[in-house]
This record gives sequence, C-alpha cells and structure tokens, in this order.
Amino acid sequence: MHINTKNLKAIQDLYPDELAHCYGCGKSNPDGFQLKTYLVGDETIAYFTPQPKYTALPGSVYGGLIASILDCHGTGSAAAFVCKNEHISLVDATTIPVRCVTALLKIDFKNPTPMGVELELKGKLRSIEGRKIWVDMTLTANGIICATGEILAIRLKD
Ligand SMILES: CCCCCCCC(=O)SCCNC(=O)CCNC(=O)[C@H](O)C(C)(C)COP(=O)(O)OP(=O)(O)OC[C@H]1O[C@@H](n2cnc3c(N)ncnc32)[C@H](O)[C@@H]1OP(=O)(O)O
Repeated sequence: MHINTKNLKAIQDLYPDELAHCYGCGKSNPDGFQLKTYLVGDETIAYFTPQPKYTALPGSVYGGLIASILDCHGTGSAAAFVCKNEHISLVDATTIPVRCVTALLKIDFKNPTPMGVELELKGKLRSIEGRKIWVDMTLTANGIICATGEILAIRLKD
C-alpha cells in the first residue's frame, strides 16, 4: 500500500542547502535521483520508479541503482531516527542539525527487481551506538522483497 506522503517532510529536504547536492538524494541536484525518505511511526519509507536506462538484464533493474537508492535511504533513515531519538521535530523544522554518511553498506539481492514499477524502500532502526547508526532496509516491488540492505551510518561531528 502506497502511504500518502503529501503532508510529510522528506528528511533530505531538511538537509542544509550546502549539503543538498547528493546525486542520490540532494534536492538541489537536478541530474540526480532526488530520493525522498519519510519517517512514518517507527519506520522510514521512500518510493522510487527507475527509468528504463537503469536496466540490467532485460526487464530488471541494475543492481548499482538499487545500492544507490538504498545508500541514500539508509543515511536519510539514520538521520531521521537520530532526530526521533533526540526529540527533534521534523514537522516544525526547516533544517536539521544531524548529518550522517555511509561507512558500510551491504546489499543482498534476493530477487530480480522488475523495471517499470514503483519500488518501495523501508528502513528500521537496529541501534544507535554513539555516532554509529545501524539501519536495516528492504526494497519491495509488486509486494515481493527484491533486496535487503543494512547500513552503518556515522553521524558527523560539527
Ligand atoms: C548530509 C547529506 C549526506 C548524503 C549522504 C548520502 C550517502 C552517501 O553516499 S555518503 C558518501 C559515502 N561515504 C563516505 O564518503 C564516507 C567516507 N568515510 C569517512 O568520511 C569516515 O570514514 C567516517 C566519517 C565514516 C568515519 O570517520 P570518523 O568520523 O573519523 O569516525 P571513526 O572514529 O573512524 O569511526 C566511528 C566509529 O565507526 C566505526 N566504523 C567506521 N567505519 C566503519 C566500517 N566501515 N565498518 C564498521 N565500523 C566502522 C569505527 O570503528 C568507530 O567505532 P567506535 O566508535 O566503536 O570506535
């Protein structure tokens, strides 16, 4: 079921302008994917429909693209979970003081990811250990989990 995100703020839209050029999720990168991650309750969600140019085998999505969107969903999720943990409201904010980058990303490709359908990415917090944030992720198409991911994001010092 596609969650209505119309009234939610994407975590990437709360990154300060100087950090909004990421190829995967920067709102200021017109050539990038501009992935949007939303915090919904205890989990994060993002939707993305790959263009046909990201084909691997005919009809299926290139694994590098899958890793790319899970990378940005993972860091976005990590930032969102830190905000939740520290009671930083995403509703009232225009920017957030939390920046996370990927230290480790693991993807398991479970099934071919079909081209031409909307992909649903979900994230769940595993743990926050100081500056280390572990997030578990799934990528689903047509109700089938096509990939799972785990990310270790590191919160940057000021
Ligand atoms: C804000 C907009 C962001 C958009 C991001 C989009 C997603 C991305 O693509 S980010 C780009 C790709 N990632 C990068 O370029 C990061 C490159 N790496 C770095 O800059 C650094 O190694 C960095 C910041 C991750 C960690 O460096 P530093 O801040 O010095 O921390 P450091 O002390 O080495 O590590 C912190 C902890 O993480 C652990 N750690 C670091 N890397 C790893 C790893 N690969 N595996 C396991 N543990 C790790 C360390 O052991 C340490 O643990 P502990 O606190 O228990 O001793």
